[in-house]
Amino acid sequence: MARTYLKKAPRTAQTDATETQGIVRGILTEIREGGDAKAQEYADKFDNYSGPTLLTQDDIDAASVKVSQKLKDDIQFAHDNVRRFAEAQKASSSDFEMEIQPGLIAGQRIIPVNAAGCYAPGGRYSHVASAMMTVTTASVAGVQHITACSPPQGEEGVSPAIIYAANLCGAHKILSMGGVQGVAAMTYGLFGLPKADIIVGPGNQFVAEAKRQLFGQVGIDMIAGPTDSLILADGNADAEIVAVDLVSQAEHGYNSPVWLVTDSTDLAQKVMTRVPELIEDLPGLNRDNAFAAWRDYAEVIVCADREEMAACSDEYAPEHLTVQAADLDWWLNRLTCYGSLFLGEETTVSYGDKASGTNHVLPTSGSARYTGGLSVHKYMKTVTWQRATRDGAKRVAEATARISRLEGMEGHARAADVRLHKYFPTENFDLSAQD
Ligand SMILES: NC(=O)C1=CN([C@@H]2O[C@H](COP(=O)(O)OP(=O)(O)OC[C@H]3O[C@@H](n4cnc5c(N)ncnc54)[C@H](O)[C@@H]3O)[C@@H](O)[C@H]2O)C=CC1
Ligand SMILES: O=C(O)[C@@H](O)CS(=O)(=O)O
Ligand SMILES: [Zn+2]
Repeated sequence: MARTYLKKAPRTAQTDATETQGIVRGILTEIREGGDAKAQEYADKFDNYSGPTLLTQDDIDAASVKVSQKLKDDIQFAHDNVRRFAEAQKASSSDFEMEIQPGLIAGQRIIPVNAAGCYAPGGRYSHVASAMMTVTTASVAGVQHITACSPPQGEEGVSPAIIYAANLCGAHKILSMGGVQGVAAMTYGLFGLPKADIIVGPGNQFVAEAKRQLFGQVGIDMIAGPTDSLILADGNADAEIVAVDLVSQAEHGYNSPVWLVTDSTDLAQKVMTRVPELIEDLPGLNRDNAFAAWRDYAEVIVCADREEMAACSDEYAPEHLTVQAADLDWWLNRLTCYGSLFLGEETTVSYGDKASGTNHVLPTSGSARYTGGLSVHKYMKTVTWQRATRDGAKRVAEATARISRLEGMEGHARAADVRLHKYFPTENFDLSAQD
């Protein structure tokens, strides 16, 4: 059976991409030339902020006072979970050395980058959890210079809870600046910051595009733009919970796609009836975001069976993937493209977003085809080293000389020749590529 679209989206993540690219290119060029003053000008233009860019200890202390103890406890709880998961990830890969051939020793070292720039979004909501997700993983990775950066909320500056969380999780500097100008400031080393080796963190289409354009000059974790979510549900799923979960992620923004993939037309219709009612019941900004996201980006797809559902999901490669269907182990083994997977009704994307410990900075717009989400590994370089005894490298030198000559790379060949002649002056070697 062909897939049936009960609801097809008129817009996708690619809509307006060209316009966004042009806007971001222009801002980056101006800031590269105009430095601190130009970045500050954009902060003023987009976020109505002309206050101090780098927070002092007094600013951090003042923010801490504004955060309730109840919220501090929850931030600590979530931070502990994210940290413990990140520590286990770090332990899952390690340095090693081995004797590849007798006398030829090679090894791997895993070295953290020196400076990371961690973006926590703040345009529509105060993304406290993003500060935790990015700064905690950088800290566990062992990054020496961690800058947290978030947009100011007008002249009030960065949300106190974001400042509190970034500081708790290990940020060394906190930059009150958002969007392209925030990413540029960390990349170019403006305001006295160390130039970032990697920029991580989620953001809207402008932030994601700035990271994409700067990649190469600076490392990036991935494209983590507007949130997207897909739910795989069979006929036994609870339509109310499916609908609530779809709406929970559509509230991110007007351009946050949510997709339902099911083998039950009955479930699909119940969910499609319920979602608009749930959206209507949200508070103002959330309602406007979810309303537009559902109207313009959402899709409801009916498939023949679970195999077709899984294939459909892998094509979409969603950032968040939820399964509310029988036989969760089958889905776990079958699905291959997602940022983070939520198995069963008992868990939900919101848990991962805020507090369960897996990272919420995840690949969007199909980039889960080739990458996972933020982890300590994104900050860590897997590098190699080698050393050899003279005898241990003898065979390697001969092979190197001949392969190099076959390739036409005489200079490479001579680096091997010179060693063979120095270390084994009495021996004759056939170092030509021909028989
Ligand atoms: N993929 C992931 O892991 C996650 C993604 N997100 C996404 O992050 C995003 C957050 O977006 P926002 O609330 O907007 O906060 P944001 O911090 O990403 O963006 C705010 C900034 O956008 C810039 N901006 C606004 N309008 C602009 C324009 N016309 N031209 C150039 N720059 C402009 C301003 O400089 C402002 O500081 C959402 O799309 C959400 O879905 C959030 C959390 C996780
Ligand atoms: O894209 C995401 O991971 C977001 O859903 C995370 S949060 O809800 O903004 O914390
Ligand atoms: Zn979310």
